Amino acid sequence: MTDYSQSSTWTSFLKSMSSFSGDLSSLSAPPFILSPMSLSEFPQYWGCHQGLFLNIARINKENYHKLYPHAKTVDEARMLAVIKWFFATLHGQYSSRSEKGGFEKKPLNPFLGELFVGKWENEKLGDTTMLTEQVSHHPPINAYCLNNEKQDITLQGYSQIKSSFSKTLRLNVKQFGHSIIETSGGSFLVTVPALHLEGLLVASPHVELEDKSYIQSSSGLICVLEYSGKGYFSGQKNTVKAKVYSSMKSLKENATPLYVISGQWSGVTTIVAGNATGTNASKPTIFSDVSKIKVDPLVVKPVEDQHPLESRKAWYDVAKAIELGDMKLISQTKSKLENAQRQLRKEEKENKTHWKTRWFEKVDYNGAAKKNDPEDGNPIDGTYLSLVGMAGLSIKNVASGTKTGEKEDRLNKTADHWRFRKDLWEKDDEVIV
Ligand SMILES: CCC(=O)OC[C@H](C)CC[C@H]1O[C@H]2C[C@H]3[C@@H]4CC=C5C[C@@H](O)CC[C@]5(C)[C@H]4CC[C@]3(C)[C@H]2[C@@H]1C
Repeated sequence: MTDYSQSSTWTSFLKSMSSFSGDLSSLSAPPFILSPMSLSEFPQYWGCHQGLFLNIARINKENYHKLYPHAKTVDEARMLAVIKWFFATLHGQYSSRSEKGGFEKKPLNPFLGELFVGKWENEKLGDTTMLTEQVSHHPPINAYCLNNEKQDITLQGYSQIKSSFSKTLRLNVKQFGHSIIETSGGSFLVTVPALHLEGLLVASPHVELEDKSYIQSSSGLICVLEYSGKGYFSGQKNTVKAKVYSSMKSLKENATPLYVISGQWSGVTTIVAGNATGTNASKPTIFSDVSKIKVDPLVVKPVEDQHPLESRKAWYDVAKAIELGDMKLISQTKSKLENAQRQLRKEEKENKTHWKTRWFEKVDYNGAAKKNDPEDGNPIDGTYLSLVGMAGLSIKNVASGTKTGEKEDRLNKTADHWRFRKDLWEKDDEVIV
C-alpha cells in the first residue's frame, strides 16, 4: 500500500480542511483520494446480499424455526433476518471499499437529477430492481427504492449527511434519512448511524460507526444497535451490540432483551437469548459472519444504452480521468459537467421554474399524524407514521434515530421526507433498468 501521508498534495489538502465550510464538495482533493464512483450508486449496498434481503420476505410460519432456531415466533425470526441483512449492508456501506482499495476514497458528488438504475437478476426468486435519484443538490440528498415484485418486498428511503471536522482532523458525519422495508409479512423502519472517518492525517481514511441506530418492526419488536470502535467495549474496530426487545416500552423499562447480538458488524457476531437464565442460559452461538457472505453483482446497462442523466454515462469522462490520476483532466472534465449544471440553474432562475424530481416526491408529515384521515386527497402513508410512533422517534428533519422530545426534535420545525412514487416510475418510458 503506497504511503501518501508525506505527499505534498495531501499535506496541502489537509490544510484546506482547516477552512472547511461544511460542504465536502468544496474541497479539491488530490487524485489518489478520489473515487470514480458516485454517491448515487451507494444505495446498492442495501441490496447486494440478495439472499439475506429476500429472506426478510420469505420467512413464514412453516420455515421460520428451521431458519432461526432461536426464534420463538415468526416475528422474532423476521427481526433476526433483518438484523443479519443489516449487518451485511453495514459492511457494504462502510468497510467494503476500504477493504478493497486500502482506504476510503471521496465519491463523486451527484448532480441534481442524477439517476442510477440497476438490477440483481434471479431466475428462481425474481429480479430486484434498484432506482436512485439525486433529489436535492443543496443540501445533497439521494433517494432510493429497491423492489422485488415476486417476493413482494420494497425498500425505500433517502440519505443526507452533515459533516464537520474535529480539531484532530477527524471527519464527523451525521446521517439524516432512513429506510422503510415493506413486505406482506410486516414492515420495518431502519435508521442510519452517525459515523466518523479516522486516519485522515495519515492519508488512510477509514469509516467507524458510532452512537445508536434502531430497527422498528410493525410487530412491535424493536432492535437497538450500539456502535463503537477501538477502545470501547472490546477495543475492536467496527464493534456492535444489538439488543432486541419485545417493544419500546420493555426497552424503556430496561427489561431483559429477548436477544443480544454482539461482535463486529464487518465480521463475526454471536447471539445469546437474553431471557434464558440459569443452566439453560444459552451459550453465545455464531449469528453471522459477514466476511463470508457473497456479494451479488448489480447488473447495470452499458453506458452507451444509458439515459444522459444516468450516473455512469454523465460522469464517464471524469471517472476515466480519475482512473488515469490526471489532475488537469479531472478538473477539466469536472468543470464541464459543473458548468452545464450551473447553466441549467441559471435558466431555471430566469424562467422562474425549478428542477422537477422524477420518481420521488417530498412529503410533509407535519400535521399528518393528526390529519391522517383516508378522506384526505393525499393520505400520508401510515406505515412510516406508525413505525416511527412505536419507536418513539422524531418525525422531524433531524439526525436519523433522534428520539421524540430530544432537543433537536423540539427545536426543528420541518418534517419533510422523500418518498417513492411508483406511478411516476411506471409512467417513465425514457429510463429503463
Ligand atoms: C472531506 C475531506 C475529504 O474529502 O477527505 C477524503 C476522505 C476520503 C474522507 C471523506 C469521504 O469519506 C467518504 C465516506 C462516505 C460515506 C460512506 C458511506 C455512506 C453510507 C451511505 O448509505 C450514505 C453516504 C455515506 C454516509 C457516505 C457519505 C460521504 C462519505 C463520508 C465520504 C467522504 C466525502
